[in-house]
Amino acid sequence: MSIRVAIAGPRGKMGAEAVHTVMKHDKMELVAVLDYKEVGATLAELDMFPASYTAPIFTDMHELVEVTAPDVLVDLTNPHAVYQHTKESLNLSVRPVIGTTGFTDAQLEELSALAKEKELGCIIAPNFAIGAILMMKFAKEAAKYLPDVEIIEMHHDQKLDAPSGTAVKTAQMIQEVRSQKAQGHPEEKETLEGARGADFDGMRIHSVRLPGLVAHQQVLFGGDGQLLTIRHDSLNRNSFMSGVAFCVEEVMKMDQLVYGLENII
Ligand SMILES: NC(=O)c1ccc[n+]([C@@H]2O[C@H](COP(=O)([O-])OP(=O)(O)OC[C@H]3O[C@@H](n4cnc5c(N)ncnc54)[C@H](O)[C@@H]3O)[C@@H](O)[C@H]2O)c1
Ligand SMILES: O=C(O)C1=N[C@H](C(=O)O)CCC1
Repeated sequence: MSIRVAIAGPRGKMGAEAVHTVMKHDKMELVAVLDYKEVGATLAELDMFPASYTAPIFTDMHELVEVTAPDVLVDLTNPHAVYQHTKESLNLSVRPVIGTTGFTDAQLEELSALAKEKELGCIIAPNFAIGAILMMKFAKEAAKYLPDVEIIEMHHDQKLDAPSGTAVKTAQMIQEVRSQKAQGHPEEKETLEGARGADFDGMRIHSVRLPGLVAHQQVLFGGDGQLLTIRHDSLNRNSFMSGVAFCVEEVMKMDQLVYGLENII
């Protein structure tokens, strides 16, 4: 039986790719999409999709669920909308697969408790690309031996959140194994605010935003007379799509929230 999928943010860069991915998948059916404004009755009315894409467009999640009964909601919207979408989806017994970044720790905790209470699978994946997951796992391993680390994440200039969800997740994974330390000179002073980047438990995170970039990250480790750089580049958004499809299938087998694909691959 096919998995009934709804996608929030279908006109976005990621959402549009996800629409094509689900439409091409032989075990999935795109039953609806969620937009935030009236843009037509079905995807076929939008210039960007072919006439065969007949999934209806809703602006209200309750109505979407009532009319089309999806199993999974894939959210690729923005940091302002995603928390509410995830909560509503769980409350309506639809399993969320969330690619949107920008959650606070408190929001993640609350959603985790809600998923547990509802006994529903929920995946929050700051990065769907397998190479990025490996980069984070390798960085966690390296940090056991080289605790001086700085993260440089580089994204396109339309990105709303900084640092990226991937950079935060990388820092959290490193934090699990790294003995706490403040890096750099104890008396260092910024003569221009922000010059040393964001401070995550003593680690520094630097965010670059430029047109032409997609999603890139370097994790730099310094040691005596040596430097280790672990780097990942997403060159297009297709790099994320096998991860999206994997999550839609996996979330159907789960009964709790998982934050990060490294926990299920
Ligand atoms: N997890 C990953 O691997 C991964 C990869 C790329 C991007 N992202 C994240 O996915 C999100 C989307 O990225 P993008 O580059 O596609 O952005 P985008 O700006 O191109 O698309 C976002 C879309 O969401 C729509 N939207 C905004 N508010 C909405 C709402 N309330 N309801 C429904 N739709 C709404 C917008 O109209 C837009 O079409 C971002 O948070 C980004 O960080 C995650
Ligand atoms: O394009 C974006 O925005 C991306 N966001 C994610 C993040 O914040 O880590 C993943 C990579 C692309």
